[in-house]
This record gives sequence, C-alpha cells and structure tokens, in this order.
Amino acid sequence: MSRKETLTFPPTSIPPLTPYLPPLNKPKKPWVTLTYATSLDASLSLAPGVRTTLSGPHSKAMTHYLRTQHAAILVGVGTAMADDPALNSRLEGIISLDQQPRPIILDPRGRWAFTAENKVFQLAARGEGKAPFILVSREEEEEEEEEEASITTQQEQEKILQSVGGKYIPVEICSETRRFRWRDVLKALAEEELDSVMVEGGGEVINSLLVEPENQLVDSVIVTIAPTWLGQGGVVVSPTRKENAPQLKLREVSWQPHGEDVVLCGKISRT
Ligand SMILES: NC(=O)C1=CN([C@@H]2O[C@H](COP(=O)(O)OP(=O)(O)OC[C@H]3O[C@@H](n4cnc5c(N)ncnc54)[C@H](OP(=O)(O)O)[C@@H]3O)[C@@H](O)[C@H]2O)C=CC1
Ligand SMILES: Nc1nc(O)c(N)c(N[C@@H]2O[C@H](COP(=O)(O)O)[C@@H](O)[C@H]2O)n1
Repeated sequence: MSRKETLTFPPTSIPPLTPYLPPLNKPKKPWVTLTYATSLDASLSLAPGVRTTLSGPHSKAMTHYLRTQHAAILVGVGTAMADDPALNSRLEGIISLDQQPRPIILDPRGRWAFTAENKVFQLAARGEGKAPFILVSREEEEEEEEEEASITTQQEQEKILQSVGGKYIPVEICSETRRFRWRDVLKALAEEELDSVMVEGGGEVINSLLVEPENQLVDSVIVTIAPTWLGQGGVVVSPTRKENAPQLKLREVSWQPHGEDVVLCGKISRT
C-alpha cells in the first residue's frame, strides 16, 4: 500500500448519526447497520468486479467514522475479490487497534484466492487493522478434504490467516440457496463476541439482507447517495420483490448533506 491515508470527520457531524448507531446497551443479537454508497441509478459499481469510487471525501470520512463505531465490518467474497478492500478505519486520531472493526468475509465456497499481499493482511501485520474472519461453508470444508491440490492452498491460506490472528469460521449453508442464512451469520458473530456489524456490500449481500424476513434483522440503514449516474450494467441494489408483499420502507428517516453527497439514515419498518 502507498502513503498512509488519514481522514478527518468534524465532530459536529456526529450527533445526527448517533440514533442510527449501535447503542451502549446492545441487544442479544448483534446490531446490524446496512451501509453502502450508491449512484442515482442504484448502482454500487460500474460492473461486477470493478472497484468504483462514489463517496466524496466528506462522506468517505463518515464511513470511516462508522467503521470505528462497529465491532465488525462485513463484505461478500465478490467484494473481497473485486476491491481488495482494506476494511479498516483511516480516521484521524485512531490510537488503538481496539477502535478498528473486525473484517468479516462471507466466502462459503472458499473462492477468495488471497495472499499475504492483500491489503487486509498487510494492515493486520502492521497493526493498522484487525485480521479477517472468513465465514466458510461447513459442508465445503468436508468436501475439500478429498482434493489434494486445494488442501495445499487451503493450508497456505490458513497459515497466512493465522499469522496475523485471523481464522476460518465454518457456518452451515442453506441447501436450497447455497448461501448462508443471515441468522446463522449473526450467531457466528455473537459467538465471537462481536456485538455489532456494519454490512458494506456488495450487491448480492445487500439484496439478500433486504428481502423478507431477513430485513427484520437490520437495525439501521445508512446510505451515501452520490450525485452520479453510473449507467446500465452496474451492480445494483434492488431486492427481489415478493408478490403482493408490502413494500419495504424506511422509518425515522433523516437526510444529511455530506459535501456533495447526501447520507440517508433510517430504520426498516417492522412487520
Ligand atoms: N459502493 C459501495 O458501497 C460498495 C460497492 N461494492 C461493489 O459491489 C461489487 C461486488 O458485489 P457482488 O458481486 O454482488 O458480490 P458480494 O460482495 O455481494 O458477494 C457475493 C457473494 O458472497 C457470498 N455469500 C455468502 N452468503 C451470502 C448471502 N447470504 N447472501 C449473499 N451472498 C452471500 C456468495 O459467494 P458464492 O457465490 O461463492 O457462494 C456470493 O456470490 C463490487 O464491484 C464492489 O466494488 C461492494 C461493497 C460496497
Ligand atoms: N462508502 C463507500 N463509498 C464508495 O465510493 C465505495 N466504493 C465504497 N466501497 C466499500 O468500501 C470498501 C473499500 O474500503 P477500503 O477503502 O479499501 O477500506 C469496498 O470494498 C466496499 O465495501 N464505500
């Protein structure tokens, strides 16, 4: 990684965000904040696998403030592969690793071919971020024992993970969707004593969390809207619609300008 980035977030911007952040006395289930940056045409990126900057400097600093307010930060393997994300907070004034969120990667099939060069490992080695926990399918772990080549790769990757304090966490997948069930993901986080998580993306992860009944697990939503159209072909946030189901709507909504972007905060209506 190049020069160390430092972001400044004005303290006056903090109070309007506070109602949407994990409270001091957290409930048993980890607090879930769904947060991402979108274009005016609901795109997260120009195309799958393409890292796309949407946030301006102010809203980017806000995201890095949010990262300090959560125990964990979660992305899908699609994002890990596309972006090689750092998943730490580069906010000015961070003095301790305790202020950094734990990166969580959903990678049921072990598709992320990471090396020690990936940012998250570089930062963990330098003490500028926590080491990732990678959620893998319990079933896949057993199947891979059959293949010698993948065992070697898996062992090498496990060494890289362990060398910085990370680990694989086996989680059951749903046999129909071949995806993790969100309640199982949150249970795995709770078992690691991670009592809050910001889910950053990408498209598949967000859309899967916005459908019924999974959306009832979301405590707050914080979306950065950039004044940009990305055009067709992007990774779009648009959850599957259930016939005759009521529309998903936010309540307790607040709109906050952050530079040229606007940040929309809200809570999902309980059904
Ligand atoms: N603007 C923004 O704020 C953000 C933008 N992005 C962008 O989004 C794009 C990546 O999005 P996308 O390609 O949709 O990939 P995702 O990051 O959403 O990863 C999806 C993968 O995660 C795994 N997964 C496991 N459990 C679940 C589950 N319950 N629900 C959904 N997925 C699950 C699956 O892996 P498998 O198929 O192996 O089973 C799935 O294919 C990139 O271009 C990135 O730049 C990402 C984050 C934020
Ligand atoms: N808030 C926000 N604004 C954007 O414009 C973005 N592209 C993203 N992307 C998310 O942030 C991750 C990158 O984080 P690092 O800067 O590498 O720490 C990326 O993987 C997406 O999750 N977010």
